Amino acid sequence: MNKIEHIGIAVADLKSSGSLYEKLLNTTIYKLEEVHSEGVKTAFLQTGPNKIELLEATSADSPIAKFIEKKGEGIHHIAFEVEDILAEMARLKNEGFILLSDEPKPGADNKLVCFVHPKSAGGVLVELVQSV
Ligand SMILES: CC[C@H](C(=O)O)C(=O)SCCNC(=O)CCNC(=O)[C@H](O)C(C)(C)COP(=O)(O)OP(=O)(O)OC[C@H]1O[C@@H](n2cnc3c(N)ncnc32)[C@H](O)[C@@H]1OP(=O)(O)O
Ligand SMILES: [Co+2]
Repeated sequence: MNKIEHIGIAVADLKSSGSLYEKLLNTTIYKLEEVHSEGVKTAFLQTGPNKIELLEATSADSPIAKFIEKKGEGIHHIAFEVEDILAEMARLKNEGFILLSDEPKPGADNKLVCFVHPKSAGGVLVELVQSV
């Protein structure tokens, strides 16, 4: 795990939350992207070396919709940058962590991603991110 690649924040409305975070961080959204496979549309903001990913659900069965229904808006996951996602997945599996997919899957912002179940990561949804 090299560094925190982004913090994922679940929001009910990308447009209004996007404006809020632009004001808060004194920066502008640099990318809007829908990830159909995840049932999300995302907005990315960069502040210094840090990346914020705002996520709005695009369907009722989206993980984001379920999260907001249960916990309201807020921090959803922490994404860590990895050099070799397959090696990192094998290492974590070997260490007893629960991975939410057997293979990496396409993420937003030109990444390959995989998630670790929060139940095995101290209550935090962790995302592994490798640049494509
Ligand atoms: C890939 C595009 C983009 C990118 O960066 O490139 C993204 O980041 S997409 C982000 C959205 N996609 C995902 O989150 C995929 C991984 N998530 C999942 O597979 C599910 O959300 C899962 C398995 C974490 C939970 O789904 P489930 O159907 O089991 O929902 P429950 O509400 O029943 O949750 C079970 C249990 O886990 C707790 N939980 C759920 N979400 C989170 C979370 N984000 N952080 C911490 N804990 C979470 C939930 O509270 C339940 O615990 P319990 O004690 O039973 O209440
Ligand atoms: Co993410």
